[in-house]
Order: sequence, then C-alpha cells, then structure tokens
Amino acid sequence: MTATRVLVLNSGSSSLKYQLLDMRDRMRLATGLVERIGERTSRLKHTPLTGGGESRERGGAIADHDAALKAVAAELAQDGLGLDSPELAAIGHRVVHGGKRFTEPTVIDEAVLAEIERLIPVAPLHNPANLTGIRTARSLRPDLPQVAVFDTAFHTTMPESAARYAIDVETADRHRIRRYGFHGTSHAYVSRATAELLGKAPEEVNVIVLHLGNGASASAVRGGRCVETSMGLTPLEGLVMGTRSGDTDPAVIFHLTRVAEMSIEEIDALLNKKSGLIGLCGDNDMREIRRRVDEGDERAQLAFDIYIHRLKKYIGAYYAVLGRVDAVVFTAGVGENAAPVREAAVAGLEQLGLAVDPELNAARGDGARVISPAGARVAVAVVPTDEELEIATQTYALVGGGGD
Ligand SMILES: Nc1ncnc2c1ncn2[C@@H]1O[C@H](COP(=O)(O)OP(=O)(O)O)[C@@H](O)[C@H]1O
Ligand SMILES: CC(=O)OP(=O)(O)O
Ligand SMILES: [Mg+2]
Repeated sequence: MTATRVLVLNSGSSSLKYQLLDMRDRMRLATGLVERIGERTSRLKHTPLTGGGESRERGGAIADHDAALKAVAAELAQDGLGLDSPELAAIGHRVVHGGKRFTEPTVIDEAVLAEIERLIPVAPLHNPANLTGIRTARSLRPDLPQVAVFDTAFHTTMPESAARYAIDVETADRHRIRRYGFHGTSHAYVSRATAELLGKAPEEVNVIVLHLGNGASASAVRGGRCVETSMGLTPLEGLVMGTRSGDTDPAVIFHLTRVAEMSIEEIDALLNKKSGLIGLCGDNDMREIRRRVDEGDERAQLAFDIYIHRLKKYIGAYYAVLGRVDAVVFTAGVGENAAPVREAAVAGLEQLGLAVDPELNAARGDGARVISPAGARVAVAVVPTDEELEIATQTYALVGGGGD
C-alpha cells in the first residue's frame, strides 16, 4: 500500500491544532483542536470528515502537549485513522522559530531537535510546545519521517536593510539578534493564492499580506519573495495583537525595571500576555470587542482604534517599501471575518488607490475574494489562509510523496 497521508500538528503555547490529509487529492480526513492545555478546563474538539462522522468534544484537564497529542491519537484511532496506519507517510510539524539556519522544510533528527531547543529563548511561547509535539509524535511512530516547517523560513529572503536592527553590529552578530519574522507559512501561501486570485504569476505581483489572528503580522512580498515583515527577533514586534503589545519604545522596559521595580520575567509576561487588545480593554476576541464598540463601550473603542492605527501605519510603510502595490490582502481569524477591521484599515487611503466596496466587504464567503470596487488601482482582497495544507504539501514533497 502506498502511504499518502500526512498528519499536520500545529502546537501553540496552550493549544494543539491538527489535520489529517490524504495528499492524493489533498482531502482532509479529520481535523481538530485541543484548547486550554495545562488548565483544568481543557477541551478537545475532533471532527472526522469522512464517513459522515460527527464532531466529538470532550472536556477535563489535559496537562501538557504530550497528553494532548495522545488524546488526539486516541480520537483518530476511534475513526480508524490511527497513527499506526500504514497509509501515514509522514508527520508535519509547524515550528515557529528556525533561526537563520532553517530556510526549507527539514526532516527532523537529533541535531534539528537540538537547534529548535537552542532557539527557545527567542520563541518562549511557541518552541517548547513545538518540541513536545515532535518528541511525542516520534515516540508514537519512531519509524515515520517527521518534518519541521518553520514560520521563519519564508522571511529569510529579507534584505539586510530590513533584517538588521540598528544596534552595534558585533553585539548583534554574537547573540544572533536580527529580525526573523513569523507566520511565514501563511504569508507564503496567501501571497501565492492572491496572485492566483488576480490571474497572475507570483513573480508578477507585489502584495501586502495582513495576517490578523491571535498573533498578527504584516509582510511585504515582491514577486513572490518576502522583503519586509513586522515581527522581529521574536513574535512580539509589530502590530497590536490579542495579548501582545507589538511595537513599543524599548525604553519602556528600562523604565519599568527602574520605576516599577518589575523583573524581566514580569515585563516579558506583561508585554507578551497582558498587553495588546486584552491589556487595552480586557478582551482579546475581536468579535467581543466589536460587540462592545457597537454598544458604545469607550475602552473597547480605544482598543479598536489603536489596533487600526497601527495596521494603517504598516500598510503605508509597506506601500513605500514596495513602491508599486498590486494587492492588500487580509487573512487569518480577524482578517477573514472582521469586515469592520478591513473597512477601517483602508479608510482614507484613496490617494493610494485603496478602498473597499461596502457590499463586497460585508458579504460572507468562504473562498478568496476581491472586496475593492471594480476598476480599483490596487486590489483589496480576503484570502483564507491554510497553514496546515501548506505544511502538509511541503512535508509530503520532502518525503518523496507522489513519486510512486
Ligand atoms: N467572526 C469573527 N469576527 C471577528 N473576529 C473573529 C471572528 N472569528 C474569529 N475572529 C478572531 O480571530 C481570532 C483567532 O484567529 P486565528 O487565526 O484562528 O488565531 P490563531 O491561529 O493565531 O490562534 C480570534 O481571537 C477572534 O478575535
Ligand atoms: C508566531 C505567532 O505569533 O504565532 P501565533 O499567531 O500562532 O501565536
Ligand atoms: Mg494561526
């Protein structure tokens, strides 16, 4: 039997998303999510997509990513899709930080694991969870190729002028301090899909991609290659996010250590977990923020305004970086679903050729779609991201799938 299936694992700091795909026709066989890992109120939602199976949910504490993956394996086995299946060709893992070394999807061995571990200080929320997922998957199927697909890989084409911070070169090089960028799998997939939507080859188009999920980042993609992105050494820089501040004056940190006597760990937690939308208004879900805005809540309005202001600054900056822009594209949870965010982000940018058609923007739709008025100089579009499909495709190609 030819092995044609790929299991994709996307381990977040407190979640595990997964998909099982058959790469012959890129069909999803099962998908699911474990949330609130490490809390007493963990939740696993598993959806088999073949044989008319229904979604199953279970609650109760799931202590860590090891337990989460074992619970997922049990759910898959219940549908006859267990990890012991000879049809499984490989397991693909999203790994958030690959540093400078990993520019391509990579088959995981001990040396690769050691490098992902070494990078934990620059991706403290993500790399530890990624590592646990890999180690557990290897223990469940030691014979199977495990492939790491790095968030940083797509951004390794950034020129030095964009990738370097203006700090002492020797210090920066010694400690590998530079701008790496993240969400690259999404930026790569969405920029390619945008070219397709416009009926052009990726080499022909310049695109600004706005990936707005819990984490959020913007990128400028020239002819299929990333030339600038908003996240930096870590996923903290750039846009306002669900719980992360994005850009601040680095002196905020010195100031807090001096006047508030906060420790570095406390400031790290403040900027990564208690800032952004949640820090500004107590909510990090854009649906809830919009509901509060519609009720006239002033803190929610201020949080929304700060979020949009930052987004607009990045659109303008990346317009200048690219010189010519063919499309501005919104993706991920907020970008795909929140019409008011899209409308506000391009409001007043008519001089740049940017506008949304109110009806197209408000219309619900699952697929990639243009939402700018007919004949607009720059297309504004919504393109759903699919990091899991992209990871599965890269994983399958690397292990020689489709060859026999
Ligand atoms: N209908 C919607 N309207 C506005 N925001 C939404 C909607 N659906 C989801 N979101 C937002 O999407 C966010 C999650 O995005 P997602 O890309 O799934 O995040 P991540 O992969 O980073 O966990 C949620 O925090 C929520 O604010
Ligand atoms: C890198 C990053 O921010 O990822 P996520 O959006 O999944 O938190
Ligand atoms: Mg995401």
